[in-house]
Amino acid sequence: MSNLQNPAALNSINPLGFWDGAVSTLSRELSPQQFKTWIQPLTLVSFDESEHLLTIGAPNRFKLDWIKKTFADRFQELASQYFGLPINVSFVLDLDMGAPSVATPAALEILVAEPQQNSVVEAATSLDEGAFEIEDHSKLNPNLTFETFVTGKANQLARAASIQVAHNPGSSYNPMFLYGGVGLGKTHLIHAIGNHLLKEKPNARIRYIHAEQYVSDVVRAYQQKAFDRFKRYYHSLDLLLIDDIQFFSGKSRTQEEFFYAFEALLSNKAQVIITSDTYPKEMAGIDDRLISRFDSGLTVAIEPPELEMRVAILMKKAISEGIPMSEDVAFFVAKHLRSNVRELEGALRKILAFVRFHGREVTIEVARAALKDLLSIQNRQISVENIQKSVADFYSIKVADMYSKKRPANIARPRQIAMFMAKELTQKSLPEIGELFGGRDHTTVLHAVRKIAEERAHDGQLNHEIHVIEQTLKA
Ligand SMILES: Nc1ncnc2c1ncn2[C@@H]1O[C@H](COP(=O)(O)OP(=O)(O)OP(=O)(O)O)[C@@H](O)[C@H]1O
Repeated sequence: MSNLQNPAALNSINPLGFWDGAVSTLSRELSPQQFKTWIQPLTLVSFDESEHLLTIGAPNRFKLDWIKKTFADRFQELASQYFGLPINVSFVLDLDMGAPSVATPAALEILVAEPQQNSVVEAATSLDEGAFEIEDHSKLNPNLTFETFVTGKANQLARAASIQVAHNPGSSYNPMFLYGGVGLGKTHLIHAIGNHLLKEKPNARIRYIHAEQYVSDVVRAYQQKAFDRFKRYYHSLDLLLIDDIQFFSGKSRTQEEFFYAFEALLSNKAQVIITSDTYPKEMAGIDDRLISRFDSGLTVAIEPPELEMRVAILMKKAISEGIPMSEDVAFFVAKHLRSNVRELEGALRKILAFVRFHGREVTIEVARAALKDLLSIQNRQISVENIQKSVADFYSIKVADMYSKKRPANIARPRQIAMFMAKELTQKSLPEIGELFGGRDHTTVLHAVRKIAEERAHDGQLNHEIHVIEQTLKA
């Protein structure tokens, strides 16, 4: 439809249309985990029609490097296809979101000035050991601090533990294992710890690394027979922050290397902080001895944000973008988007892009229009039947048990959870839900909804399970 043959026609194209199309194409091409990790956090920063240049923003340096390396060609292809002309795609660090006043230009300068060092081993082979000095290569994003982290019930424990570790690295909780669903602030918190320590001790040797990057470093070290350097570097850190360790699943050589690094660091009283999408014992494809190490310090969950916190996050981030959002608009968005902070940020970006492109004020109508696709996807996907199926899968029971009269606890409880989720996530009334659960009375549904809501408020494990099920519903 937009196969344009001349540059003038480019003007008639809305780059947001390209962006939505590209994102949805990639969501089909990649696994849900890859999509969430790499593509969802990206933003369309600008489109320069005269230069045929599309600029895409990544939220941190690691993601920026990885996207450039892995997805640049694909974006170029999609853009050229969409616009019908060769389009150049460039990638920048998008430091605007979430942390306005902190050194955006400086950070961009560092980015431009810094040679491309996609991995430690690459750096080790091309530069002398001095190149691993902490300030340049900690890979910390200076914007992710405790100050820019909005606190609420869902993350207060995780935040308190992180502050404690930031003040006493290596001595209080070691390792610290932070787990929770995607986009809930794990990466943010561990950067905050690193940034705090860096401020207190500018010479501390700190390194943030995404697990996927660590895996490719191991591969490279293996290929280049550079394990000595690799070990010397990792074993001598003061603080190692390793993100999304579930990516180690099934990678036994990486796990072995990490095991040695872990042991060396702990015996040096260096702090290790790990994040994952699930708690240690639930991790698949990870060696038992690593799992028991992960669980030997402090394991703390980060929960999905509650409504008020989602509102606070939206309002804070909107102000930092220079386009304040009223409380009623923030409530409207927060009520519809419940799963995680990254999703909220994505929604906010869409609203702000819409407002800028169309020169409108931020109103509920504008938010509804800007989020049209997002909202319809949510509404389409979440039906009581989907909930029953996802809950049954999660607890390994039969879908038929959702409507059966059986009452053993291993069936009754998932059924109550499914009823609770049906009330939370759909527009159905209590009698309608009762009907869909094998003709149960509405008071039975009400009882289940109240019971699970109450338990969820103080049972972190249950809250986590519900969140995981919600994620599968939206995947
Ligand atoms: N409480 C919060 N206050 C402010 N910003 C937040 C908060 N929680 C998350 N964010 C922001 O939401 C985005 C997603 O958070 P983050 O990358 O830390 O998620 P994550 O839990 O590491 O997810 P993943 O498992 O996908 O890596 C980031 O831009 C982060 O700054």
